[in-house]
Amino acid sequence: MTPKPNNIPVHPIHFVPSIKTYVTNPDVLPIKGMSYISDFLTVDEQKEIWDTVYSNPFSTVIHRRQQFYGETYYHTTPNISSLQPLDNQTQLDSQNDNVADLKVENGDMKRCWTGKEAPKALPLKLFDSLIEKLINAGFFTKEDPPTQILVNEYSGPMGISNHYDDDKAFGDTIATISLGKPIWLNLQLPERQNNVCKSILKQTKVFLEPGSLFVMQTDARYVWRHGISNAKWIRYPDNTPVRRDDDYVRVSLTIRKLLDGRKRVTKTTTDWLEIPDV
Ligand SMILES: O=C(O)CCC(=O)C(=O)O
Ligand SMILES: [Fe+2]
Repeated sequence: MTPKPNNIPVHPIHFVPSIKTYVTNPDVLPIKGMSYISDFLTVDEQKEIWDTVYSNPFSTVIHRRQQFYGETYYHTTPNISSLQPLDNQTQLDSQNDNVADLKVENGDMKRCWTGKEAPKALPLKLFDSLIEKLINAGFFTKEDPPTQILVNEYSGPMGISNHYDDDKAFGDTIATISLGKPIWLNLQLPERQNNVCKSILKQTKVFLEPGSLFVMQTDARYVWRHGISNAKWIRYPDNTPVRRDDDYVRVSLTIRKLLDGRKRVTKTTTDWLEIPDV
């Protein structure tokens, strides 16, 4: 066991009663278009979604394991054709090809597709009741429902760099369900609205608890960047230091509508390039 470092950041942590969560900098609130519902899912609903996720294979194309339900969109920053979606029907037809790595870890069945190949789409209908709940809560409409759920599995100190969800690829509403262990989500207002600007005008962290729903629309979607740190140690709101060991697993479901403007690559290449974890 690595000794606890004495430099784990101590943020003054504030409970914000109006959104029922903890943030490190309440002065930046409210952020237009940001919604947080701490108890969106019951414990039974969380368990049901968790079991659905772990009964399906994960893609291992990037460090963080992922699943794509419904329409697909991959990490298209590097133009690698092997990472681009096949048409959805082809994927659904072949979704059980090449499934391997059947492992049991911490009691969970973990199935992965082998190799660095395009992740296959899984059926979105597995999450019909979750989508209905989001529509009933007013975040999407029946006429304009989400078309994709991306599952990200963060185990140990994995994170995701601060970023904007691509505005050509995804609709106006980005909804995130959190399961498993809680995590701090970074929210940053950079001087320039791109993924690399280092000049940060305002920032806060928001504590995402299991069963919670976090939604980004308007400013929270297009003006503020979001991400998760890869720190090995974090502090819970009561200041307890917590080590993100391999069994510290958070699973998130990012629920969005894919737009026709999303990037696609048509040229065929068998080259494999290392993909940064974004
Ligand atoms: O895991 C999360 O809560 C955030 C995931 C995310 O930002 C994304 O997939 O674009
Ligand atoms: Fe995102």
